Amino acid sequence: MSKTPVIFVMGVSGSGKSTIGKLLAEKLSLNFFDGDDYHPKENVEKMAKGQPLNDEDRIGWLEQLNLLAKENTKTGAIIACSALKHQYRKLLRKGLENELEFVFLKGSFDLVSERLSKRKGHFMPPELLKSQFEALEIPTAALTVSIDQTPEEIVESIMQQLHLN
Ligand SMILES: Nc1ncnc2c1ncn2[C@@H]1O[C@H](COP(=O)(O)OP(=O)(O)OP(=O)(O)O)[C@@H](O)[C@H]1O
Ligand SMILES: O=C(O)[C@H](O)[C@@H](O)[C@H](O)[C@H](O)CO
Repeated sequence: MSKTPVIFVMGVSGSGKSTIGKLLAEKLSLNFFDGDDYHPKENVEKMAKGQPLNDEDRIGWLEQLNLLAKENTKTGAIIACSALKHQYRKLLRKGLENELEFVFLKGSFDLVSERLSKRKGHFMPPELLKSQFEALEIPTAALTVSIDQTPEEIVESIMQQLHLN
């Protein structure tokens, strides 16, 4: 890879996008952006009420994250975003064909569920996890990393596989 790319860290709620994204950004001295901070208020309220987002709810949000990625191609950046479906990743990639990497945090329902049950102070209710797995279309073009490891091991594996260390 010729330069540091914009990396989308993707996966279901609770798969570790924020944890891994922040640590990866720290190691690479890049800015970290949490996609959750870009959801419109209506989306956050909907999820907090226990209702899953639909395609329509997510489109504007994904377009914003595509713009954010475009603004950061010169320096590189890490962006956490669920990016659950193929069509969402296509939208995130629009106009950025060779400048993006997707890293998929892969884990079982049981493992993510256990981690979410212990997480405090987050708007996303653990009951929505089933709908997250239902929406998830496993990416074929993403670097896939098992979350059944420590955050340090996961970040090390990502950096090695993307030749960033
Ligand atoms: N590799 C790991 N090992 C152990 N615990 C982890 C690991 N990764 C994340 N966690 C813990 O699991 C919980 C979920 O992680 P995190 O909040 O980073 O997920 P997320 O994908 O960003 O979730 P959301 O999309 O809902 O914001 C947190 O409590 C976090 O501390
Ligand atoms: O596409 C989605 O349904 C959302 O992005 C969710 O994944 C949440 O924002 C996030 O995971 C919050 O916990």
